[in-house]
This record gives sequence, structure tokens and C-alpha cells, in this order.
Amino acid sequence: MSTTIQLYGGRKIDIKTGLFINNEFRPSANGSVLTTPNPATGENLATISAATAEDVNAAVTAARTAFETTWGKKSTPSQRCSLINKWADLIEANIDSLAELESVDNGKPVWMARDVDIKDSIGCLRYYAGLADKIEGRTIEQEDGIKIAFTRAEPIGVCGQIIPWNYPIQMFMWKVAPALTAGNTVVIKPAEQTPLSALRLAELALEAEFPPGVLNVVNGTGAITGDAISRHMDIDKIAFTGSTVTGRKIMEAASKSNLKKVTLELGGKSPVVVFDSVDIDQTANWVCMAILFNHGQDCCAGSRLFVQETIKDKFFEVLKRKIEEIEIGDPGVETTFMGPLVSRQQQEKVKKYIQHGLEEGAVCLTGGEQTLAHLPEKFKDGFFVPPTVYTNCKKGMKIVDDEIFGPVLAVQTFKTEEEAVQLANDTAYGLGAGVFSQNASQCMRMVHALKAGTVWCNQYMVLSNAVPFGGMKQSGFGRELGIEGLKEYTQTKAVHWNYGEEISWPLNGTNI
Ligand SMILES: NC(=O)C1=CN([C@@H]2O[C@H](COP(=O)(O)OP(=O)(O)OC[C@H]3O[C@@H](n4cnc5c(N)ncnc54)[C@H](O)[C@@H]3O)[C@@H](O)[C@H]2O)C=CC1
Ligand code: BAL
Repeated sequence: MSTTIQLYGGRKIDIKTGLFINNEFRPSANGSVLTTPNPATGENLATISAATAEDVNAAVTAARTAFETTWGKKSTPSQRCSLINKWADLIEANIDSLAELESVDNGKPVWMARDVDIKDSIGCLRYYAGLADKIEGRTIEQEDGIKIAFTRAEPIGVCGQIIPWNYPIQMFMWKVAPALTAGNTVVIKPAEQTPLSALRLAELALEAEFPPGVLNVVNGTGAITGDAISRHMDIDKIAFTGSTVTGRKIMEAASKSNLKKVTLELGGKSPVVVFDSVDIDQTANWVCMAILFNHGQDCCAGSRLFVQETIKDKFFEVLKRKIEEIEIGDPGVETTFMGPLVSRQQQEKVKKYIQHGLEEGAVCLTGGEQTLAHLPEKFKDGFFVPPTVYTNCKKGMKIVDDEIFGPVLAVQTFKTEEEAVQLANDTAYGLGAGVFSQNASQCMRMVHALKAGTVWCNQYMVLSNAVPFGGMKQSGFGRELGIEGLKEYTQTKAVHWNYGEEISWPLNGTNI
């Protein structure tokens, strides 16, 4: 079962379309399929298998067997390190076609898929592979010469992972790399909007010769496949990235089934605070990056901008100019900064928010309801949305309060640092936050005051595989990346060891 996908420049790639279970691509138990469009044109790109609850069972059985035999209980850290590195090498060798595949399925520019998402994902695999033999417990001194206690950091078991469509390859690796490194096995469900790159990654894992059952990829819908994973009685941990609404459902399903461990990386409405000491040109660049990278389809997009009143006119003028310079169009062209959004549904959602902004009395600095008239005919049914900035925003407006997940920026002004902190923290979310100021003491005060899992100073959106990422408040819990991300895939076993004490029986108050 395979299909040919048209890439750019007349290139093509053959993709296996089945579910990847126990190192085999197979159709779903009842023949279910789903289709995925090319977001730039709206045309159907591929039809692939969609997993039923029965297929999820088969994947979990394969993962359990691998955990109990080849991978979890029997592999050595250096074996895991070497296989994960081999997979990284194969991905690197196929980076160009993989980037084009990601771009045609997701809509993001091909350079972004290649030079950001996939390069970081290869780095993520190598970072965790390097940690495989550095997973450690500790000894805790007890009675000298008689007893010792120590801890072991053991793998958790079979991990269910449910990922979104905004960074299909990167989210796949943020979850799979630490899980496999620690000795767990995986059943992962990609988003139904972007199922293709995961199938190619599975093919490359097969080529790397991972044992059967270690990695299982089950495409499908959230309501069927995702739900079956969340409720499964033999999945030990679930890791999720996506909307807060779905995060709540997953937590509920986990609590009503086997109390599997849960980590959630959810939505955001991240603030970016600009003080009047900044270099306006540079800061405007970072503000564009904060809201427009990946078309604003980012959980930590800087979607609420707070500018100190003293510089607002100049700042708005520069920001408007920079946004209007952006190249929007063909994601296959290297100079394109913005392609289409991922789906018709996401396009309609974002357009609705653009409409709300006008109705709620915000002032449109750029974008708005304008159509992208310059787009060529072949993209007329694509899911494009113009980057849009609203000023005169205030709390209570939908564009200020809701996660839009698109290129829409809501701008407010402030007078004092205290006011900036109050406005920035006035949200249910706590994923990212940015502060721009030439005053280091002010930056440090803001770092302490902002309630977010990541705070960027004089930059935004920059991540590192070595630095933990995750949310506070309703943006979720648990961390990905860094050593913290690996620890989410181990569980602590405490061992109390007696090598000298004998007890008399029955115990009483004199011989204890
Ligand atoms: N934090 C983030 O990175 C993301 C946030 N979102 C937000 O969510 C909004 C809606 O996008 P969706 O794609 O509908 O998000 P979603 O949270 O529903 O989808 C993310 C993943 O969860 C799965 N899923 C959906 N329902 C499920 C269920 N009942 N049980 C288990 N898994 C389930 C989906 O199939 C997908 O793989 C976006 O507009 C955006 O605001 C979306 C994607 C990523
Ligand atoms: N930018 C970090 C990952 C995410 O958006 O889900």
C-alpha cells in the first residue's frame, strides 16, 4: 500500500499509506481511511489508513511485547544510542524530500521545514541519543556498613503520544526521542491534517532496524484513534500537544481508565512586552518573528503585544512596514515567508477572529479582511490568510483573550512596568512570554514577574533541544526537551538494601 506524492519541481515521492504496527505497514482493521489535502491548492494529496480501536490494541500489544523483550528490558543504553543515531543519519540523508513532503502536507515554506523543523528534529534525536548512557539514579546513605538505599530511573513502559499538525516532524521527535532513549516503546498518533511525514519517518526507522514494536505509528482521527489511546488500559503514559479542550478530554480519559501518567503541552496567548529603551528596528523584527513564524500556528506565538506608550507611533510605523514586506505565496519557493494555513477549518477560524476584531472596535494597522489578490490562480482555493495587526485592543475582546493560532496580533499600550506585568499576566495561559528592554535589571525583574514556562529576553521563539519547554497555568504541565524532558519518560524506583542487619521475631519495642 503506497501512494505517489507530487513534491516541488516535478519531483515525486512514494509513501507507504498503512498503519505502522510491529514494523509492518498494514491497512486498518475495518478499512478506514482519511484524506489529506495540499493546503496551498486545496487539492487532495493522499488517502491513508486510519486506525480503529482494534488497530490501537494491536499497536499496544506490539509495543508491550517489545518493551518486555527487546527494547525496555533487554537493550543496553549504547544499543539504543546507536540505533537512534542511525535513524538520525537516515533522516539527514533524506532531508530534502522529507522537507518537501512536510511542506506540501502542512503548507509551511519548504526552507522552514528543512532548515528549522527537520534540522532541529535531527538534533533532538542526537541530543537524546547522547543521554542514553547518562540516565542515573542516586545513592542515599543509610546505616553505615549495614544498609544502603539507592534509586533507579526506569522506563515507564508503553507510551501513547498524540501530536498536532503545526510542527508534525518536530512534535514527533520531541516525544519519540526521549521516550525511546529511556527504554520505553511508543504508539504515536499524528494529527489527521498532517499524517504523511510520520509515515516516512516510520519507514526510515524500519531501515535503521529498530526491533519490531518499538515504534508504532497509528494515523487516524482524534475522536477514534486518539480516544482509544487515551482510554487504553495497557498504555502507561500519555503525552499530548494540542488544544486545551482536547487536553482536558485526554486527562479525563486517563483518570477514568488506568490512571496513566499524563503530560500536556497546551495552548497559549503569550505576551510580548516592549519597553521604550529598545532598538525599534531590531525589536520589530523579533515581534514579527513572534507572531508570524509558522504563520502564527504556534503554541507559544507572541500574539499579545504590549508597547510602551512613549514609542508607540514610531514602533507601529516600523512594524507595519516590516509586515507588509513579507513574501506570502508558494511554500515551495525559498524566499516565501508565509504559505497557507494548514486547513480550511483553521483558515475559517482565523478569518472569523479577524472579523471579530473589526466588530469589537480594534483598529486594523495592516491585513484585516483584505484578500491576497497577488496570489496566482493555482492557489485561489488555498488556505491563505493575510498577516493582521490590530491596535487599540483591550481585555474582553476575543482577539485578546482567545488563542487564535494564526497570524493575528492584538496590540495594547502601557505606561509603567507594573502595568505591563499586570496586563501580560492577565490570561489563563502561561506558555511563553517576551520582554524587550536595554535595561538588564528591568529584564530580570520581568523574568521574575512573568508567569510563563519560557521567558525570552530581547529575542523570541528561539528554542534549544537542551533547554526544557512547557507551560504554567492552563498551558499544561510536564516539560519537553532538555534533561527534564527525558525525566518525564522515566519513573523512580527506590531500593532499600540490607547487607548487615538481622532482626528478631516477633518485633517489639525492645528489639526494633
Ligand atoms: N498547543 C498547540 O501546539 C496546538 C494548539 N492547537 C489549538 O487547537 C485548535 C484546534 O486545533 P485541533 O487540530 O482541532 O486541535 P486538537 O487539540 O483537537 O488536535 C491535536 C491532536 O489531538 C487529537 N485529538 C483530537 N481530539 C481528541 C480526543 N478526543 N482524544 C484524543 N486525541 C484527540 C487530534 O487528532 C490531534 O492529533 C487550534 O486552532 C489551536 O488553537 C492546535 C494544534 C496545536
Ligand atoms: N513552538 C513550540 C511547539 C509548538 O508550537 O507546539
